[in-house]
Amino acid sequence: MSTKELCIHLTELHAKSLLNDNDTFLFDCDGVLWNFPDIFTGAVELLNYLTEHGKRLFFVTNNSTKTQDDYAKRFNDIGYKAKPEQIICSAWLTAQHLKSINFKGKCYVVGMSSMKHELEREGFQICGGIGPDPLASDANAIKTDKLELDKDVDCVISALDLHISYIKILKAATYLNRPNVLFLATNDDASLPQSDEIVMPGAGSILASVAAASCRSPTILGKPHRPMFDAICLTFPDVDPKRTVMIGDRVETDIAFGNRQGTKTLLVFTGATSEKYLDTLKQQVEKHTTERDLLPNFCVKDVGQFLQFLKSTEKSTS
Ligand SMILES: O=C(O)[C@H](O)[C@H](O)COP(=O)(O)O
Ligand SMILES: [Mg+2]
Repeated sequence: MSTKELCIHLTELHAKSLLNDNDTFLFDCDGVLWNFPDIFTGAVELLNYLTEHGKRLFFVTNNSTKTQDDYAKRFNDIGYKAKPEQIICSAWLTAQHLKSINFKGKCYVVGMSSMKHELEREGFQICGGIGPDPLASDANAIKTDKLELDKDVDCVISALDLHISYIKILKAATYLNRPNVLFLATNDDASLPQSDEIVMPGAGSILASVAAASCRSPTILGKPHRPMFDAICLTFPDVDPKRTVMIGDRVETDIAFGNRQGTKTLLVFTGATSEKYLDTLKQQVEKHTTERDLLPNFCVKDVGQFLQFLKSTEKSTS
């Protein structure tokens, strides 16, 4: 497919064919539906519109700071009746992955309490790394046996951790110094899509510290990697990638994820990817200096404009 057939600015006609030719819509969350805590205009209405038109919706989020139930509650609070099985969040996915490999050990998790909740809900043992480390402000801790390292740790999991500290990176890297210890990461997003003034380091920033210190590379479970799609197909085996649309804001995760699974892809400009950056990427693909799977089939200003196109085609055909 030539780049001329990619990054097409969505029109009413394209919106109509996306609606008529597809049964399943996969939505990324941060940067597509909201920039926490602000919900984008038209986001909830779009979810209800697609549901009312018989479409199946799933929410595939790399965000590891909330549980499946947290997301289901949030969706219900904002006016969309989501069921937990529609929510494929990276904390829940990590627990499913450990189940799928029949993991039996103990985990040191660098992350938020949502990780502890989802892992313990499936019966996995956690030994620290959640919340502020009591030794974080003790400069002498690293020279003493205060570290209380657990000899039974078999897995280190790196997630988004707003309480990250030198001591946590030290503990994670020390555990990973044991060759048999499994190294997992929820995702490697560089940042959280936020307003221009500030840059909020994402899970990828935390992961980079742990990976550098340990000289180890993790298995990354979130987008653009396949496990999220596998998790959907496990419960809904009739989901057909050819009749599925992935809607995202970050080309390196969401769009690459959709392209690799063979879905159609729609990029919105309310999150991590600007129109200017997309144009640069397109030129790089034409010069074969970057991967084609970063380019979306379609792009649109925001989910509100996608909804507007869908509704206007309804008027023109009624
Ligand atoms: O981990 C991160 O950096 C953030 O959670 C990031 O925002 C991913 O969330 P998503 O866009 O996949 O909902
Ligand atoms: Mg996003």
